[in-house]
Amino acid sequence: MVRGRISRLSVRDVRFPTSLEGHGSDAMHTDPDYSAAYVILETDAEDGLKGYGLTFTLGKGTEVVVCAVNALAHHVLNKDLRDIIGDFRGFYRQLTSDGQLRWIGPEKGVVHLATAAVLNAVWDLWAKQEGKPLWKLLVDMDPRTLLSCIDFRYITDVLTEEEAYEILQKGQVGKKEREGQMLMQGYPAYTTSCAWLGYSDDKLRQLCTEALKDGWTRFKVKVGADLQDDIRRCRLIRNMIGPEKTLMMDANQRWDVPEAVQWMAKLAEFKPLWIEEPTSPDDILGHATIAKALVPLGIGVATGEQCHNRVIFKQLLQAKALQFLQIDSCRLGSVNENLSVLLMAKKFEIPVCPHAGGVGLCELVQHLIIFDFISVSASLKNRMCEYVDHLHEHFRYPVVIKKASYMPPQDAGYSTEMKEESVKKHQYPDGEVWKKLLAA
Ligand SMILES: C[C@H](O)[C@@H](O)[C@@H](O)[C@H](O)C(=O)O
Ligand SMILES: [Mg+2]
Repeated sequence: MVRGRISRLSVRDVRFPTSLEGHGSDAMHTDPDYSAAYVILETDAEDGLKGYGLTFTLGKGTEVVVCAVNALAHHVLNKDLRDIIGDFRGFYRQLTSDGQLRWIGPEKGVVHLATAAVLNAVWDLWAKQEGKPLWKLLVDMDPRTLLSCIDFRYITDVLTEEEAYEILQKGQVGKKEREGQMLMQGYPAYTTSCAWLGYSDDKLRQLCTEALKDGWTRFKVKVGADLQDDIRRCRLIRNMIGPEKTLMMDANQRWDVPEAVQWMAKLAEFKPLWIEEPTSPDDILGHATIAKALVPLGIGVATGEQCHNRVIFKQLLQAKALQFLQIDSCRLGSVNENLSVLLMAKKFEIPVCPHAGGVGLCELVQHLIIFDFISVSASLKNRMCEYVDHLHEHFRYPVVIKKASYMPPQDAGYSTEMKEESVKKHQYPDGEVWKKLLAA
């Protein structure tokens, strides 16, 4: 049983200087410092358990999100955890419907990132109090309770609560076996870490060699800034991995719609499974046009890391604008909104391949996709979860990868907790790391 009144919310601006070595760089984010607005919830319960939550940001963006978290704090403070969870749908609505803050959203941008950080901390706390890793909390939850966490407003035209219930009921069949399968084999992953846009060819070669040795079979390469560079890099990586292994490409919103189609026609010879974020994340019909044009080339469209909310995902699905749906644990309104997207994807039979390129995103999203396999999709066909090999050492419960698969976390919670030492060192601007960098 959950317990305690939320007695304190603190939020910190934590940044890692990843841009110094080009980690995480792409055609639009050339100098990303992987960062997080990091929330800690404390309660008055005697167990002393805390809830940790974060949302992923880049550098300076963090200070804006930190402000938004503080602006939302009064919704959480002094609330009884039982009341939050007892009406989680209502609480989600309360946060996303704040009469003054929703004007700068609604359910998008900075306020929504802040909502995610706060709610991720609530879910972490809930799972910790139940003594279960989050994926297991979700897997064991009865379908009605699960659905009571979801705000169905704006999506009932494609998914009603009753339909969602049926999906979850069907998902009960074979659940035990699938859980066993996850515990034995883990959830298949792909790596993005070899081919960030700012990496030299030598570095790409070296990282690719290592990844192949470690058993990786699926690779993503950044494209979109310069066609000749893309051709050279894609050739290099395709030659290294051979014709059988899987290659994905990611343009991070660099192109106009016709440009995306023309550019991909030039890269088609390297046989990518998908092109990710070919154009603006808001351009649903543009994605549909690109998706249609790329069918003859055998290339799918993937998107989602910058999809504001369930409404955009709904329309992408309705418009047949994507073949691979990329949920994000920190962009959408936490587990609550991600659940609704997993269920819609199931209805439309579109595989979910989560986004995880950022600090902490692997730690969080593994829970959602493992739950998805056990209780919703029941399939691994065309499915894999992104993995990036950065900054896991700063987490108290870092991901465990075996044979290029995510092994289900065993510790209670949402794997969101960072090491206090790391937070202290990387806090902006007073942490040791930043003091040194700023002085230089
Ligand atoms: C700035 C970030 O590293 C992005 O490039 C990253 O999230 C990327 O789009 C991805 O798909 O992993
Ligand atoms: Mg991407």
